Amino acid sequence: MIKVGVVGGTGYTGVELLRLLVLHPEVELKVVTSRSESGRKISDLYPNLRGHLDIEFTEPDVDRLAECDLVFFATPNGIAMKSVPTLLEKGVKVIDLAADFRIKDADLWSQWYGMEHACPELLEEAVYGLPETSRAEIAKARLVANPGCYPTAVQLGFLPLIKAGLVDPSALIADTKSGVSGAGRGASVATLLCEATESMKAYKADGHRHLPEITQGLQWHSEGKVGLTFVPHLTPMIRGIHATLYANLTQDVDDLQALFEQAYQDEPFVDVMPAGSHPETRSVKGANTCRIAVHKPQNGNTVIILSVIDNLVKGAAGQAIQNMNIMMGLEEDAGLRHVALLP
Ligand SMILES: NC(=O)C1=CN([C@@H]2O[C@H](COP(=O)(O)OP(=O)(O)OC[C@H]3O[C@@H](n4cnc5c(N)ncnc54)[C@H](OP(=O)(O)O)[C@@H]3O)[C@@H](O)[C@H]2O)C=CC1
Ligand SMILES: CC(=O)N[C@@H](CCC(=O)OP(=O)(O)O)C(=O)O
Repeated sequence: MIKVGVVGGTGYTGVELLRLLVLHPEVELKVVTSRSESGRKISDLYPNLRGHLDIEFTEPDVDRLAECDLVFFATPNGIAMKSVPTLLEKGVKVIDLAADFRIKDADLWSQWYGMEHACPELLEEAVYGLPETSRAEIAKARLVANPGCYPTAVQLGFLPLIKAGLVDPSALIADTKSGVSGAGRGASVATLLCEATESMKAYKADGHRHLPEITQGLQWHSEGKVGLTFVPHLTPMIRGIHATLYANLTQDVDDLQALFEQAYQDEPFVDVMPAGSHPETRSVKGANTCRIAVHKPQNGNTVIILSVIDNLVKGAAGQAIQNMNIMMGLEEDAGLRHVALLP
């Protein structure tokens, strides 16, 4: 059994990790931290875990975490980087669900995240944990940067076209919608029921911190320079990301559907739907799946890709467990064989 720690076990991605990990056949949860709930039985705060997890939250103490084989950080940005060097020195593998190790350029990271990086020397070693592009590197990694939720949906949608060099990479558009759990469990006016329901709004249209992450990831696979317009929206649902992606073809393509089907034919967690489909966020709710559909309206030059994920699963905790499975040499889908909840 692999001894696992979760830092930030009270947050939405933290408790999603717990929900999935308690049923993982190869995992023993050793340490789950929370500063605010330290000493409290986890299943008292989250009764869905009653009968599955019998330990208490503890303070985030590096020496205790060092008793684990692998530690997940489900904490705000800028927290993992303070403890990662010590944990790696002690032989512990780390998966950070936050953004501390996602951007390779430390100055660019500081510009978007508003703080100095605590261990820029680890940025090169850290592997960006999108299994569909980096499985071999993840398998050898000590430190994995789990991708952001929007970046997962957007990159998985654009990548087959970018890799094949079929679209103009300088004029990509990602129009994305997120459920409110994307903002985390912390109290804020914007996520109050009365503020977030029966209404919808764009935010950070002039620059969201996922823009450099998505651009970096697409650029790794593009010959030409990537230019992306990225507009996130907050929508009145709890879970889900819906990305509507636009790209302009630079050449005639016989069969875009076949291109996408071939690109993902061996991927356990990417489902290319039949031509003409419109994937719904509820079709991936609770599941580690990205569902994609491709459209070419009026047989014109513009390709539209529709890409949906559950922000807490393929966009965070599920993808993190997929990365753990790869890092630890387990079946990639161990503990992740969930079918989405309907309705
Ligand atoms: N929500 C989502 O859909 C997604 C989130 N992410 C990223 O995952 C991370 C966690 O997100 P989310 O679960 O939504 O966040 P939450 O705000 O819901 O939870 C944050 C957790 O971190 C703990 N924490 C806060 N500050 C510290 C600290 N200084 N030291 C140790 N623990 C701390 C909190 O517990 P306590 O204060 O009790 O210690 C809490 O358990 C974030 O970086 C987020 O950007 C990534 C993809 C999707
Ligand atoms: C709806 C909402 O507020 N979503 C969050 C993004 C989700 C997230 O947690 O960001 P990381 O992937 O970088 O960790 C936001 O826009 O800030």
